[in-house]
Amino acid sequence: MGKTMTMWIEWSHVTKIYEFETENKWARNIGLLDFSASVQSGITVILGPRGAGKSTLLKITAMMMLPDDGRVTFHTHHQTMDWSTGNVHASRPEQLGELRRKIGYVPLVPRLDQEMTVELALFHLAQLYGTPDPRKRSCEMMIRWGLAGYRQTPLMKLRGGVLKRFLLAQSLLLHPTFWILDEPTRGLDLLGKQLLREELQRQPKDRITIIATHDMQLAECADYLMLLESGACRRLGKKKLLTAGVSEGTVAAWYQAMQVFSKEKSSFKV
Ligand SMILES: Nc1ncnc2c1ncn2[C@@H]1O[C@H](COP(=O)(O)OP(=O)(O)OP(=O)(O)O)[C@@H](O)[C@H]1O
Repeated sequence: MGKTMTMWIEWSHVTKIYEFETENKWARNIGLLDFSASVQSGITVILGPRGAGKSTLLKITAMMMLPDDGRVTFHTHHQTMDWSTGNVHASRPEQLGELRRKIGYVPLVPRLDQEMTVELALFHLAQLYGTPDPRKRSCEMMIRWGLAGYRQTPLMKLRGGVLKRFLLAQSLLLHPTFWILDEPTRGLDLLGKQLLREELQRQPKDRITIIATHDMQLAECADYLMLLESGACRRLGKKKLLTAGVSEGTVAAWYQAMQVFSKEKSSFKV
């Protein structure tokens, strides 16, 4: 992508290999393999088959996981900050804390295990990250995401659409510069889908939003599309340009065309 942009995230040679024991042997799965790409302000939707590495990429970008190799660089108007194994050792902890506060993350989790209530959890998070007037902000988010009726519910009791709305609310508490969403519509109810759509439509001009999804309706909100396969970036570009090349002009049609192309490529023998 061009260098005229003022805010962007750049992944350089990011690699993550999962090693695990199975039947008394060590096995390895590729999470990401030498992944390099960059995205700028706007909404980037990441598509790819199951196991392509979407969640791994999002976890690393949300600073929930360190890459084995490579780095993620966050460029804002004023600063450039790196997330890499080397940087964890080299940085002052407050620098990484400052970067963490700029990131809102919606993980793909079936449930939470905390006993804290919805109201207290949102207030605590707002306070912990130094939000001005944490009481007001946490109440605003509770009302905005239709959680007022669940204010006294412990997080561990939240399920389905309500859990997802809580995760969305907490991810937006700090007005994130980088908003990272893993399958946000999976399990989300109608109210949540409507609120998510509204949030995406009025997102601040500078915000970098990255969404991994299999939901082709949601994918239509993209400014940019990324296709991830086997831990690497296969395609990245403006949605308008990529979908203009397929007859229906939709993301679903483009994705299908890319999959057919992939299958043909892998069956082609030299
Ligand atoms: N904790 C783990 N231990 C071992 N392997 C893992 C672990 N987490 C992910 N993997 C493997 O890493 C690869 C990438 O997984 P990842 O969850 O990032 O893919 P994904 O594109 O998000 O898949 P999906 O669309 O199914 O959510 C897969 O082969 C997966 O099985």
